[in-house]
Amino acid sequence: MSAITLTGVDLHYPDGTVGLSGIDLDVRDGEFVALVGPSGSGKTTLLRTVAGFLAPTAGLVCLGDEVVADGAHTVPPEKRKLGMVFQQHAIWPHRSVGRNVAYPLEVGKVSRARRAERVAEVLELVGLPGLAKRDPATLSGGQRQRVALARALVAQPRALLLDEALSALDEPLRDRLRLELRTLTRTQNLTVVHVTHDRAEALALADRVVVLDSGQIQQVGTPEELVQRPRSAFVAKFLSDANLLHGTVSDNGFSSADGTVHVGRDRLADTSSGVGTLAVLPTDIAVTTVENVGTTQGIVMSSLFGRDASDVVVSCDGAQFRCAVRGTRPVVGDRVGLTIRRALFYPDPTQVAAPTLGAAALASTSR
Ligand SMILES: Nc1ncnc2c1ncn2[C@@H]1O[C@H](COP(=O)(O)OP(=O)(O)OP(=O)(O)O)[C@@H](O)[C@H]1O
Repeated sequence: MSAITLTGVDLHYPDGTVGLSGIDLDVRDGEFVALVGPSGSGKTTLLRTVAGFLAPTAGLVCLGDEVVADGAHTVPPEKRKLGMVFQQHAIWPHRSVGRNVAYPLEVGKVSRARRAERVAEVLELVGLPGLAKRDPATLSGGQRQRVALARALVAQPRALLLDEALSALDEPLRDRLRLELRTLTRTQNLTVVHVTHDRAEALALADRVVVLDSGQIQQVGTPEELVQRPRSAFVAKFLSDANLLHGTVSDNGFSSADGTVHVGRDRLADTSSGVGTLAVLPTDIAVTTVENVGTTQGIVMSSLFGRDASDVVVSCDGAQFRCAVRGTRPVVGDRVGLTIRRALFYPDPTQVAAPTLGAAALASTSR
């Protein structure tokens, strides 16, 4: 069964700003879903709508089979049985760790003995065994965030909502907590909705990632689907830093609008044609230091070391290509050859195909 379902959800703020528009989303029981998107795309609005801090102007929000908001009525946050963790650990300084964690149980009038038992259980779960009596002021940032997580989990919520919960932590602690969080949510079969600015974090943690823009869902999919088959040039650019080129696909392949780049038909991932946008992922460009005849040549403009692949920007006839280079890293000023191994084409539905440009006049990027 779906743990969280949003159907046709719109949310307009009182000043008329559209926070969410036509959101349809199903989060399955035990699933870890990450929400990503540019600043202002609606991630927090969506999370707060699920939590009950915001009421949709239209549409339905269901938790399990309970309708918690239907545009007219909304169940308040404290009655939704959800756990929340925010970026800034909201730990009360005047309460011990144990009493911080026990708070939801106190509100729920759970007996003192059962509270103590359950607090000990969740502190163990989040890696803070035996710390119930500690003053929160004596804890590190990472430990405080674990306390916040323990408090969110203590009353056995139907789902866990994380709003940039790891963002305030420094690496490598953040990395470690990320792994622990994934293990914990998996072993406990928790349903999680996680808002993050960090694309790598979303792709690493989530079963499915939701990409938002302008209050609308652009794509929902597994990390593999989103990276290998982004549904739009926007998703390819946002998640994978794709290079975008405007132009036309004809029988000969793609030709950029300015005539400087040609990509053979055999390199295009699908058979669409017409006017539109070509997206080339940095990992789909081969950079060679030897200038092979037939490859497009360019100059390295920047070259940043990366553990798996270096992030290299090459300028070719005025177009800049971001490339992921494995192995020897070229240096700024190097003349290199570029070959596009694969490209995705997104026809613009509002445009009719322009006449085919003379391919002979174009630089060849793929032969
Ligand atoms: N209280 C409010 N009143 C009016 N507009 C708002 C309010 N809160 C958010 N918005 C607007 O709603 C849209 C979505 O905002 P939201 O905070 O959900 O985006 P976000 O993706 O979480 O952004 P960020 O990554 O910067 O946190 C934005 O245009 C924002 O300016």
